Amino acid sequence: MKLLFTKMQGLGNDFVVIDAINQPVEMTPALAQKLGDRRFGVGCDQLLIVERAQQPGVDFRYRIFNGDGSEVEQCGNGARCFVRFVVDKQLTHKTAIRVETKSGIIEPRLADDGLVTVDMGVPIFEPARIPFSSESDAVVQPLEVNGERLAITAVSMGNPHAVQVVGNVDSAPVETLGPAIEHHPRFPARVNAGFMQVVDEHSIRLRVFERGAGETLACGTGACAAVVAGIQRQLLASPVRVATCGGELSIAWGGPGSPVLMTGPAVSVFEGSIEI
Ligand SMILES: N[C@H](CCC[C@H](N)C(=O)O)C(=O)O
Repeated sequence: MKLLFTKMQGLGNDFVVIDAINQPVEMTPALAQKLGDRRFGVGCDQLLIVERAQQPGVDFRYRIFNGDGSEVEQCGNGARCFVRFVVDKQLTHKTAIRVETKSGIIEPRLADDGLVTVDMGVPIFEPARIPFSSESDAVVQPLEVNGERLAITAVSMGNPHAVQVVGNVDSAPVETLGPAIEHHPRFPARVNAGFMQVVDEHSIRLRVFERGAGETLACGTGACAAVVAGIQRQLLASPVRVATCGGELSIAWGGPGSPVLMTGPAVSVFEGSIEI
């Protein structure tokens, strides 16, 4: 079968986007891994699958697979590309849509300047819901990694994040600490590892070693998690500019119980097809 796809990117976090409404395709972890392979497939950090909504009051269903084939709950940069895709493909005439994901409903909105704002929902701090094995719900918690005692903030944006503050993201040991944090036994579903440098109370630099994908040029949910962690640690004040390796996101959050709003670009790179 010939599968049509669109290659997209949000700040260099790259995606293979597939319309599974108008194509008879059932995504599986094995197929996702094959398509995500940068040598033997198309290559991407994540695959985004566009499906019909399964519940009333929602426009689409959005499934997300990491390049390693794991299906996950949420993807921030992907959410911006999702709305760009369904508008460009005329799958909707709306520019503000409600999208069902594994972790709940998100609301991306395409603006006239091409930027996309997404209501990413309310962050979750309860350890059991992250999930993170901890007797405490303190904002900063110790995590023993490779003989080091790190100070992390565990938070879920629908997907799990462990955020730490570093002096300089350029010299942060992302390549070594990232995988060790991702697979830490206290994160039973694995975790995305964020390394945040505070520039001032409205500006950070961020690198993220993503669960199931490795370090990416940008991570939207990681940016949301870092800003939330920084505000909870009283290091940041909303809104916050997040400088990633791939470009800048703007994140706003009104505090516990409020949704996180993320704004940034979404770009279509090329159309393609592949035999599956
Ligand atoms: N690797 C993430 C999914 C993609 C998140 C990221 N690409 C974003 O923009 O939020 C996870 O396993 O939870």
